[in-house]
Amino acid sequence: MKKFNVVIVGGGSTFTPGLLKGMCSRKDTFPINRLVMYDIDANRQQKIGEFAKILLKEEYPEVHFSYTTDKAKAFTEDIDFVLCQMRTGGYAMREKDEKVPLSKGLIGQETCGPGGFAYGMRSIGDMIELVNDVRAKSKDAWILNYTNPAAIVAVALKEVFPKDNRILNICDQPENLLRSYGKLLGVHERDFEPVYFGLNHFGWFTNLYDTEGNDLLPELREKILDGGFRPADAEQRDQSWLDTYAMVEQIVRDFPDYLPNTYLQYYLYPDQVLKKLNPDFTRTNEVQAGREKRVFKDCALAVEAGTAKDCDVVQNDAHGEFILFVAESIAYNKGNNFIVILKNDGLVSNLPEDAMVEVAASITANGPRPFAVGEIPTFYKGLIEAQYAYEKLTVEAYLEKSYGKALQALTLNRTVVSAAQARKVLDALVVANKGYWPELN
Ligand SMILES: NC(=O)c1ccc[n+]([C@@H]2O[C@H](COP(=O)([O-])OP(=O)(O)OC[C@H]3O[C@@H](n4cnc5c(N)ncnc54)[C@H](O)[C@@H]3O)[C@@H](O)[C@H]2O)c1
Ligand SMILES: O=P(O)(O)OC[C@H]1O[C@H](O[C@H]2[C@H](O)[C@@H](O)[C@@H](O)O[C@@H]2CO)[C@H](O)[C@@H](O)[C@@H]1O
Ligand SMILES: [Mn+2]
Repeated sequence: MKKFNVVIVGGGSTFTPGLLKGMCSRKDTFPINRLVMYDIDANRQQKIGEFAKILLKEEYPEVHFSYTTDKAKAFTEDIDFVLCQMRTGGYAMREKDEKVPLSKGLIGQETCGPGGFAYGMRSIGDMIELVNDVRAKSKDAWILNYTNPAAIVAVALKEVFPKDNRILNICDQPENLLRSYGKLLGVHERDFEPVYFGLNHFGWFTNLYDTEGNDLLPELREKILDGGFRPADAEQRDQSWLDTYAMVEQIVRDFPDYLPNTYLQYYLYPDQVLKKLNPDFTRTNEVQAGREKRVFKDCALAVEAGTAKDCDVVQNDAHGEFILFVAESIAYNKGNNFIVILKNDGLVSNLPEDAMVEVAASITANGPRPFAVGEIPTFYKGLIEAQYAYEKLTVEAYLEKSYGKALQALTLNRTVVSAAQARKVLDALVVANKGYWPELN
C-alpha cells in the first residue's frame, strides 16, 4: 500500500491537533510516510509540533515527522498532499475583521460581510504564494484548502491558476450539518446522499437521500420546526455556535423549501443577528478564551508529561476527519461523495459558469466528479448571483488594487447594502489592514 507525503500548512493552527489525531485513527486507510508541518510563526508551531512528536511517537511511530518555518524544507519534490489551514494576520486581525464592522453598525463576522471581505483581501496573496511554492517543486501534489474565506480564496485561485485541477477548496460546515442531521434522524452521516447547492457558507440542502433512496429532508424539516436544531457536538460548543444553529429553525420557517447553511443567518437577518453580537467580546475573544487557550494548554501539558495518552485536545472531530476523508478518496480513487467547492460549469444551470459553487461530488483520483443540480428557483438564484458578484469583485479589487471595485463589492453584500456604509467600513478596513492589503487606488 502506497504511503503518502503530507505537508500541513498552518502547522500552528488550533485545528492541527485534531488533524493529527485524525491521521492517527486513519493510519490503516490513509498511511503516511512523511509529515511536515509548516508555519510562519515558529513559536506557535513549536508548541503544536512538540505535541505532535509525542503523539506520533506513541500512536504512529512509522511516520517521518518534522516541523519547519523554512519553505525549502517544507515544499519538496515528492509531496502528495498539502493540507492548508493558514490564517493571514492571525487572531489579532480576525478580531479587527469582527470589531471594525461592528463599530460601524454592521455584521462583524470572520467569513461573512465586511469582515469576510477584509480576511479575503489578506488571504488571497498568501494563498497565491503557497500555490506557487508548492508547484515550483511538486507539480502533481493535491492542495486541499480549508483557508478562509474559502469562497473568495476559491474564486481567486481559479482566476490565477485556471488550469490547475489539483487545488480543491473545502469547508467542514456541510459535514458538520450532515452529522447534526444524522443525530436527529438516527442515521450515520455517511449513509446520506445529499443534494446541495450554493456558494461556500451560502448554500442549501435540497434533498437528503438515505441508502434506499428515500428523501429524509421533509421529515427532518418537521423535526427542526417542532424541536429546533442543535449541532451534533452541542456539548462541546460555545454559546455563540448554539445560537447560530438555533437560527436554522427561523430560516426554515420563513423559507421552508430547503435546509440552509447556518451562515445564511448573517445575510437573511442582519439586523436581528447584529443585536446579538457584542462589540466588546466577539467570536475571536471567545475562541481565544476557549479553544486557543485549551489547545495550547493541553499540548503543553502533554509535552510536560511526556505522553499524549490522557490528552483530549480535540473537540470537534468533523474538521480533522473531513479533509482526511477527501484525501483518502482521492488517494485510492474511492469515489466517495462529499460536498466541495468547484467551478460551476453548468452544474447549477442558471448560475454563471465561472462561479465557484459548493455541490456534492464523487471524489476520485482524477478529482471531483460533481453531480449536476439543474435550475434553481428565482429567490435562491437572486441571492447567489448578488453574493457571487460580491466575491468576484473582491478578487478583482485585490488583483487590480481597485478601491472602486472594493466599494462595489461591499455595496453588493447583503449585510451592508448602503453605499455610504460600504464606503465608511471600507475606509476603516483599509486602515486596519495596512501592510496586509495591496494599496487600493
Ligand atoms: N474551510 C473551513 O470550513 C474551515 C474550518 C475551520 C477553520 N478554517 C480555517 O483554517 C484556518 C486556521 O484556523 P485557526 O482558527 O486554527 O487559526 P490559527 O490562527 O490558530 O492558525 C492559523 C495558523 O496559520 C499560520 N499562518 C499564517 N499565515 C501563514 C502563511 N502564509 N503560511 C503558513 N502559515 C501561516 C499562523 O501562524 C497560525 O499558526 C483559518 O483560515 C480558518 O478560517 C476553515
Ligand atoms: O469560530 P470558530 O473558529 O470556532 O469556527 C469557525 C469555522 O466554523 C466552521 O467550521 C466548524 C469548525 O471547524 C468546528 O471546529 C466547529 O467549531 O464547528 C464549526 C462549524 O460547524 C466553518 O466551516 C469554518 O469555515 C470556520 O472557520
Ligand atoms: Mn467553512
